[in-house]
Amino acid sequence: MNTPRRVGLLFGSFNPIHTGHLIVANHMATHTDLDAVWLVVSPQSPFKVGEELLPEQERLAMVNLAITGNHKLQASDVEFDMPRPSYTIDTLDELRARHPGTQFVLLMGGDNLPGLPRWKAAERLLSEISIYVYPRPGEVLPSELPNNVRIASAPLLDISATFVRNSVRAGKSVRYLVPDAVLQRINEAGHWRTS
Ligand SMILES: Nc1ncnc2c1ncn2[C@@H]1O[C@H](COP(=O)(O)OP(=O)(O)OP(=O)(O)O)[C@@H](O)[C@H]1O
Ligand SMILES: O=C(O)c1ccc[n+]([C@@H]2O[C@H](COP(=O)([O-])O)[C@@H](O)[C@H]2O)c1
Repeated sequence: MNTPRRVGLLFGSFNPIHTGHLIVANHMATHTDLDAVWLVVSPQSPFKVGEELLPEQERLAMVNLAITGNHKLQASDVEFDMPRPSYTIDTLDELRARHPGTQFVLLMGGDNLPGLPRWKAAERLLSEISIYVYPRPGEVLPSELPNNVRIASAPLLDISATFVRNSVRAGKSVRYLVPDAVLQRINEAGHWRTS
């Protein structure tokens, strides 16, 4: 019998995708037991309701530009046709139904871990899926963790989509904080430009 494929799911708003996301996704795809990583674009994170977001199709387009050429990374729009806000447990159920031969692992940055008990059906989520966490600057991770939660040992990346958006608004360069193709798209579309 074939070993089931193991796929890591990095859920996010990706508003926009940045180099931090790419390093996290690539690290998980190459330094762990995962075969691939899917970047799942959430139309609406439950904890970011009311925050300014580019249309999800545009965020997805930028994810696809960013991952071009990396065969281990793939973008997913599975949440686009699902109710909002985007609850991870519901998406996981949907993905499991669509891909019965695949084992999914939840990926996240360390900033998401403290809020996890407040996620929808958090207990079921924690009991059903392994979680690989990429540490993030400014987050002190709990010393006691459930045994299905693993912390990656990897370089800290002080990059956020908030910093990218604010820099563009302020007329500052975001070169290297986002891949060149994403930079070009931001410039051509005039995203976050105020004048
Ligand atoms: N620099 C980073 N280091 C580790 N994890 C990260 C980093 N940036 C994003 N992530 C993780 O990627 C996932 C998606 O993040 P998200 O799209 O919300 O980006 P963000 O940079 O945190 O956005 P924003 O600044 O708009 O809040 C989350 O699990 C988040 O923790
Ligand atoms: O399922 C939940 O209750 C839940 C609560 C908060 C966040 N999430 C998901 O986690 C991802 C990252 O969230 P955020 O708020 O850091 O952008 C995003 O895809 C959200 O849909 C999911």
